[in-house]
Amino acid sequence: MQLKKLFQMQKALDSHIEEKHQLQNEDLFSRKALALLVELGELANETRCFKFWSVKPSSPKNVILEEFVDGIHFILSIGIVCGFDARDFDVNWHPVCGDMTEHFLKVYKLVDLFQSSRSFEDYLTLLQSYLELGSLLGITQEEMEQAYFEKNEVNYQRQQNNY
Ligand SMILES: O=c1ccn([C@H]2C[C@H](O)[C@@H](COP(=O)(O)O)O2)c(=O)[nH]1
Repeated sequence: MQLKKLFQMQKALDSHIEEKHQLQNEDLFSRKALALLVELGELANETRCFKFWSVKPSSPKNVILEEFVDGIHFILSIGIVCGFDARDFDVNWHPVCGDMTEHFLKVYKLVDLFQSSRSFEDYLTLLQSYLELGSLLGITQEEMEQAYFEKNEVNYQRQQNNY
């Protein structure tokens, strides 16, 4: 994972958004943590993994990818708020298999743990588990990065268009 590059891109986007909305002096941690939880819900909804009452399939891969990288945006953004982007680190994650619903619940729990502790260790565990969720959704590391680059660009365009 090209974490350094992704953090740089995220930092530039966040600064752009904060300047535009005059939020340079605001503490955005809680709002970004809630935004991440909301994105997780949107992603789960698109997979439909928990909808035992429905026979409709998951949304197509491009939709899943876009929702997934919205979450990556907020995880990176929260890491920047905490100053973790200045650290030299890598995430040790491997493709996993298992139950998707259980994995979503695990990530929700890790967001909650991290937002209370704000510790680097809990941040790493959250990031690792989120990337593993991506692998469970059939997303490769290259696809994650490519989709992140594309959505990052879209986020600039949205700001330009008074989204
Ligand atoms: O400070 C911010 C605020 C928003 N976003 C991005 C992350 C998601 O890709 C997108 C979420 O937008 P909605 O579609 O949920 O409105 O905005 C950031 O990267 N940084």
